[in-house]
Amino acid sequence: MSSAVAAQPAVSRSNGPLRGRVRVPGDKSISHRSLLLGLLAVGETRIEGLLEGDDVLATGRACAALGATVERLGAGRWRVQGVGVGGLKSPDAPLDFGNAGTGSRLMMGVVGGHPIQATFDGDASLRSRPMRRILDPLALMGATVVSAAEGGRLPLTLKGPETALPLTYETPVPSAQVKSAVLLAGLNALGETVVIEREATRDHTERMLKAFGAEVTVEPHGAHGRLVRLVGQPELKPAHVVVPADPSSAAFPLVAALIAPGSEVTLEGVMTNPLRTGLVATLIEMGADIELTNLREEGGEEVADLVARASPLKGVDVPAARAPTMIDEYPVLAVAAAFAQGETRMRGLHELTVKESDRLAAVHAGLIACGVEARIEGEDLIVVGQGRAPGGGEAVKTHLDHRIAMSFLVLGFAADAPVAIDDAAMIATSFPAFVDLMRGLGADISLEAGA
Ligand SMILES: O=C(O)C1=C[C@@H](OP(=O)(O)O)[C@@H](O)[C@H](O)C1
Ligand SMILES: C=C(OP(=O)(O)O)C(=O)O
Repeated sequence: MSSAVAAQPAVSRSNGPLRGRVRVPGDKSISHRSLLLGLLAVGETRIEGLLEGDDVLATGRACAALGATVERLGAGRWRVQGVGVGGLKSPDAPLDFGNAGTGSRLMMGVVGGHPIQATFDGDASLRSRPMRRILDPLALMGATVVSAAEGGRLPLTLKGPETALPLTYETPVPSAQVKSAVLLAGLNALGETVVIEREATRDHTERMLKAFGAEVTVEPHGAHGRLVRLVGQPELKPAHVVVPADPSSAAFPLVAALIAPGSEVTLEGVMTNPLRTGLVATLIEMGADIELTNLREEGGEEVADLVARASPLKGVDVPAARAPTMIDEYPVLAVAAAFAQGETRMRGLHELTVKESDRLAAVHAGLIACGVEARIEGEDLIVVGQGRAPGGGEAVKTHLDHRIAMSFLVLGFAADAPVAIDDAAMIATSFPAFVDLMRGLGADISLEAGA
């Protein structure tokens, strides 16, 4: 298991308007997938704009342990010499995924489709997260769980079958990680693997598999769902991956600009894949002044420059069906909702309870600590916006969760009194440049001496 990183308390405070033009780092989902597909292609994959956060670096090390040569050529520029579908070896040591759900779960798909064995481990947060959602379909494809902690959790050892069976699988929860794990296992199955999802989730795996030469088709399914078919045992060809800026990271300076009076911030080249834009749609409904300019395509994804200006916001009702398109953005949406006038109800947040922390509980507790009225009703979070937030309470508990840490630092940029968080260290998992980038826009964040 990864050794615990020392906690890094931090404080943010209001410091006038935020202004400037920045590019947030590469998308985390696409970064993980570019390394994994690089491993599974035969030959040299080049990646530009890879997110060099701890989560993605752990995936890079795991790909190397399964036989790829993974090299850093410069800032965000990486080369992966892949061994091809069917060409993987069992790693010599446990794979340590740190805090990364995506890296560990997608790699379980890769291992579960190959005649190899690997042990997966991670930090206390990752050890607490459910893995049965991945292990169940992999078992149907022939994989065996050699050992696991209680409830099928990490640390666990997974053994893939001699020949993976193709599977038709309807995902029981809306999860791109489950869908992707089944498709990645299906790469080494004889025949066609089909994944059906009732609610469409981010489609980066499907798009990238096509770009690497796999035969993949996607059809609509039901009112909001999709059916994905993959033909097994392709020879994947290496690709040149250009990683667009991560909309889930852009969410933090975006909301900061909306709530800090007088701000105007431009975020360059942010991915606008419609399965990732639920937050922007919701903020616009709340009255946010967000302009999408310079719409273009980069690396097979739509991107735009987003211009966000401080705006009066109003409370809205966010339907549960929108959750898959903004699943990681609820913590920072809750912060925006605190500065709105009126109630914002975010519906159907059950999946938030199984992220790096129980985000439903952590966001609620953090808002209360900052003097914001909020309540949980069933699976809904209700924030009673007063157009301001007092701040100045006890340090917000972040529970090893990078998005809780960044969200409450953002709240502090516009609160009446400074906002303290107990630990900013996990921000390095997804957005290592966060503090510097926000300071560059004029934000006041201080890192305090550890406890
Ligand atoms: O596939 C991915 O890259 C991700 C899928 C989502 O998780 P779920 O599949 O659990 O919803 C999201 O929360 C995570 O940050 C990244
Ligand atoms: C849920 C997240 O990531 P993961 O599942 O990869 O840990 C996230 O980044 O918010």
